[in-house]
Amino acid sequence: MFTSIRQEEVGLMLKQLFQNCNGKSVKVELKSKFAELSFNIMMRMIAGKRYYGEGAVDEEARQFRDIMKEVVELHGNSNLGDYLPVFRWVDIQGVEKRMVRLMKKMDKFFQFLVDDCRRRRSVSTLSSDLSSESNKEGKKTLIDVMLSLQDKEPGMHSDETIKGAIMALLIAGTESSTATMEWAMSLILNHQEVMNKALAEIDAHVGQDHLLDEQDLPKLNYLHNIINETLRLFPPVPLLVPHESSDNSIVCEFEIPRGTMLLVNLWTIHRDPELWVDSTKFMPERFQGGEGEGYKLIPFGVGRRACPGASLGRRVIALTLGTLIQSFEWERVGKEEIDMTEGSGLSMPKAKPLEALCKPRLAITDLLSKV
Ligand code: HEM
Repeated sequence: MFTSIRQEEVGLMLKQLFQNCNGKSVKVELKSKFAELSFNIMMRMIAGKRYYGEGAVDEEARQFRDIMKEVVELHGNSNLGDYLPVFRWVDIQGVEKRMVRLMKKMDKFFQFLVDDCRRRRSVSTLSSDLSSESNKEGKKTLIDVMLSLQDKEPGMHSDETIKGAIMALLIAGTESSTATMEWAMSLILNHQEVMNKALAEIDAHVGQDHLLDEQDLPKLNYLHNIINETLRLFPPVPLLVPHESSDNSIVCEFEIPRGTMLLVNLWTIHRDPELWVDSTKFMPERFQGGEGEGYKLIPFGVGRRACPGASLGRRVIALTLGTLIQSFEWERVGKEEIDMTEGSGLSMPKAKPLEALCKPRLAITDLLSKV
């Protein structure tokens, strides 16, 4: 249902890059491009709104951007009290106070989005234009759908639930995809042979007469292998989220009492030399031979609480990377390799935001100029 939104947003990012280049090779900072893309896609699906880039200049957009900037900053902070309970009662870093303040701002903003959608729906019902129970995108958004459910079962789908869903999607679904795209581009810039192979696959299966779209994705196995290999080496949720044992159990001879907080160190599993050949080497080809089978590669978790956004995330990442590789020639800014140091933060971001040189591919210039 939202394919056109994703493609439009990727198209707008290409257009901006193409215009910046003006036919030449120019330096771009990619982390913020990926972050803006992820937020725009998510907010258009949630509320039919776009808060970054061209046209997003009003007070509402500014407020959203300020709130999200603070969310990302706070995510990057560890709270001492989570690890050393002695600090819990003093909130020595003031993290909890900032979180409470931020939560209030976020709640007010999300309530505005819900009320705005509610008002639009009542106007469209009054004008008995039932088909326009959608926003100006002409599509029902997540909030539209949840408000329809609220009409049927108000107790089950309160405003609180809707705001919770908005927050979960924004927090779980943007940073993770942004980080994966940044790591993937960094890895292929350090491995030009991988970039060339991916480009050859795209030229062979997509061609040069249209920009890659979501329907092309199932044909691009090597591109998916690059994404799997990136998620193996740089999983954006390296410890999953904390789980709790619902009963006493024994795992690998360890007795785990009921109610224990359990963290799965998938970063270590993904780099375990007993499980992977040349475990720290970036080698997308390993997935051609089925090396990733079983429960060795679990970047989205497994079981009932595994990531419900896995296929959406994979789709956005593949569409973005594939189109960038198809449309531009990419190079490192200097001779030295891209620094792959991991920064701190919940989604294991790159310590230094990625910069690269980008130049429109001659064969695709015509297509790009029409975006
Ligand atoms: C590369 C992209 C992504 C990665 C690597 C990722 C990874 C994860 C992981 C590891 C978990 C925790 C699973 C567990 O503890 O067992 C999770 C949970 C979750 N993810 Fe994702 N995710 C990604 C994208 C997304 C997207 C795009 C969305 C939303 C549209 C999303 C929504 C969620 C939600 C709502 C949860 C909580 C599920 C629950 O607790 O039941 N994720 N994700």
